[in-house]
Amino acid sequence: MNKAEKAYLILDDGTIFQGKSFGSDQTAIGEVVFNTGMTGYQEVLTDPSYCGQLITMTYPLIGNYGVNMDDYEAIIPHAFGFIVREHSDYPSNWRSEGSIDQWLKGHGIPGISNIDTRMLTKKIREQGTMKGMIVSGQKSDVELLELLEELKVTKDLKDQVSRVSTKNAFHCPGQKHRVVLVDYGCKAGILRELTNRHCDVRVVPYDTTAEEIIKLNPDGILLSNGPGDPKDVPEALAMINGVLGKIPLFGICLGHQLFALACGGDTVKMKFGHRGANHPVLDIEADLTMMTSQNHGYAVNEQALSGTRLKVTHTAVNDKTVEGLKHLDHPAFSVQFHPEATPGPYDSNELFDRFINLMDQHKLHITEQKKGANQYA
Ligand SMILES: NC(=O)CC[C@H](N)C(=O)O
Repeated sequence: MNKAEKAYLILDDGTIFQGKSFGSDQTAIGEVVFNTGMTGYQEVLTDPSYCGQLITMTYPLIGNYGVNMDDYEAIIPHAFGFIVREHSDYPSNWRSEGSIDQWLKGHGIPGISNIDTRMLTKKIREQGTMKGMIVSGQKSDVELLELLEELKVTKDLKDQVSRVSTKNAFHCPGQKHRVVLVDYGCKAGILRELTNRHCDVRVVPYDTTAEEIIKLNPDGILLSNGPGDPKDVPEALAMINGVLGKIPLFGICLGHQLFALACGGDTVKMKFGHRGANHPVLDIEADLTMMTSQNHGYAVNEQALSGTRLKVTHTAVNDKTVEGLKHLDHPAFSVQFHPEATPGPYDSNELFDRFINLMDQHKLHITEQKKGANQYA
């Protein structure tokens, strides 16, 4: 390993890993999280929910099928850094259009390889997610200690949603249901599921108000996924309360957490979160377990739901955390996992059809609803 290729991963508990630099040689600080998916690294790196994070893949060989023009969840990668055991410089796949190294270089995102990702993952599982820094180039012990000090005093990011949300509203025309998609850091997969169902989609910035949304006269509102702590997006709560009961709502991941907060619930930070493509979830009503794609570090606190009109519809099989909610009085539901998959299994894809049905049902029964009949409980 020559000097220029050296890189370090510094954790704020004082652990220093030595590895090899790939991608950009810029320094990055972020929350170190692990993802257990065996494939899907391009979707993971471009998912805006990872903004502010340094992602460790537990699968040991990354990059072997390259990167392509189709598997983007956003135009650019939003993760702050990438940590792997080994990366492949010679991708081999008919869809490949370049190597992960070149691609990360092009986007200014640092990677570090030759890391004992098993040890790192165990550490995160035991101690919880922690702040880390990827820095490249040969460093002396004194320099490394200085960097550790710098890392320790670096404040956590709070503005991830405003960084990744669209600045201007845009329109994807369609013939059927009119949907407003509130972009907290929306994955392309969600937009694709709506347009595949011929929805007419207006994508709006995260701070769009209820009045502005109601003016667009949508049949339904989808609250997207997004990065960071849901409590950092207070703008969303007034908007959700302003449309709840008037327009059917579907929340995904951050959208689910914001829906819970707006309805009087609470969220908590998890020790190390759920990130991967094979998280089993129980659909309580159907008594059915499905495999889901997940990426979250916060969860809805089940105890805090007792005073609300929210009902838990889904739970995580592994740790029993809340994975889905529905409102008992209004046409609104949400899930913590990703029915759009990308990457991951499509077991829960029918939730988009459920949203379409909810919009149809709301249109048909709007008169009865005005009379007071409760059809959503
Ligand atoms: N994918 C998401 O929307 C993640 C939601 C939130 N940022 C969390 O980590 O829990």
